[in-house]
Amino acid sequence: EKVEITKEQQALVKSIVDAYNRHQIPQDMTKKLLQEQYSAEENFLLLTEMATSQVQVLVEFTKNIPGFLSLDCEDQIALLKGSAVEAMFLRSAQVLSKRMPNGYTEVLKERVRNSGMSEEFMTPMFNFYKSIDELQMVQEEQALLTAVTILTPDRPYVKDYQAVERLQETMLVVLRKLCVLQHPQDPQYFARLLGRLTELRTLNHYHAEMLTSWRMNDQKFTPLLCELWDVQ
Ligand SMILES: CC(C)c1onc(-c2c(Cl)cccc2Cl)c1COc1ccc(-c2ccc3[nH]c(C(=O)O)cc3c2)cc1
Repeated sequence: EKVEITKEQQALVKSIVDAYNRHQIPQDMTKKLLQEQYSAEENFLLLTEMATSQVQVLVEFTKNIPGFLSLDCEDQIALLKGSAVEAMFLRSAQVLSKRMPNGYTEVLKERVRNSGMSEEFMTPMFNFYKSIDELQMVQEEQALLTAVTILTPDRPYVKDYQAVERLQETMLVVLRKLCVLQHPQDPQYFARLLGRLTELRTLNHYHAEMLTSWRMNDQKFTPLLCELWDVQ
């Protein structure tokens, strides 16, 4: 059938993509990623700083998702806490799959590989990065998929499930249309995108296990990450 994006859906996409592009990690942070010397401790510290900066970027992006700020305040927090790791996987995946200049991608990968994370987490993580790379998403798809992830209603402690589900549904309807228009030769593309969301859930589980092992080794996090992940 003829797929049409309405005027209001176009406005929705524009506001989400603008927010997505406006909120980037500060340049000095990414410069540090390239310059600091290599050691497991230094790499872990850098990744902790990157994650902390990324959470702040994520909060700003989320506040620009139409309808998010009209949700119950406690539900807003529950959605951010429940989706942060998945959203950061998506963002770091999109960064890693871009052919960044000056070997940025390789540096980030190397630091993740040598930061004291266990192999059992590394393998699924880099498989995910590869599967995102293969999708070659356009920025509209990246931004909408991140919004869909944040607006997942079945996160712990969400009270008004329906309100979140309605918002997520609005995003999914637009995302599906975009996929049909963007990839006419691949009718399965939208389904493959949603399949990534399932893969993200399993990564959440691996990440929780990694957090536990880090806590055992008395690894230090920032106050923001401690609050986000209920550690220390
Ligand atoms: C606390 C640290 C060690 C940590 O724990 N889990 C993860 C962890 C790991 Cl590995 C993997 C996935 C998720 C988490 Cl949440 C991390 C490190 O998290 C990140 C590392 C890097 C980035 C990152 C790197 C480069 C970037 N460029 C841009 C940009 O906008 O240009 C954004 C961006 C983000 C985001 C999260």
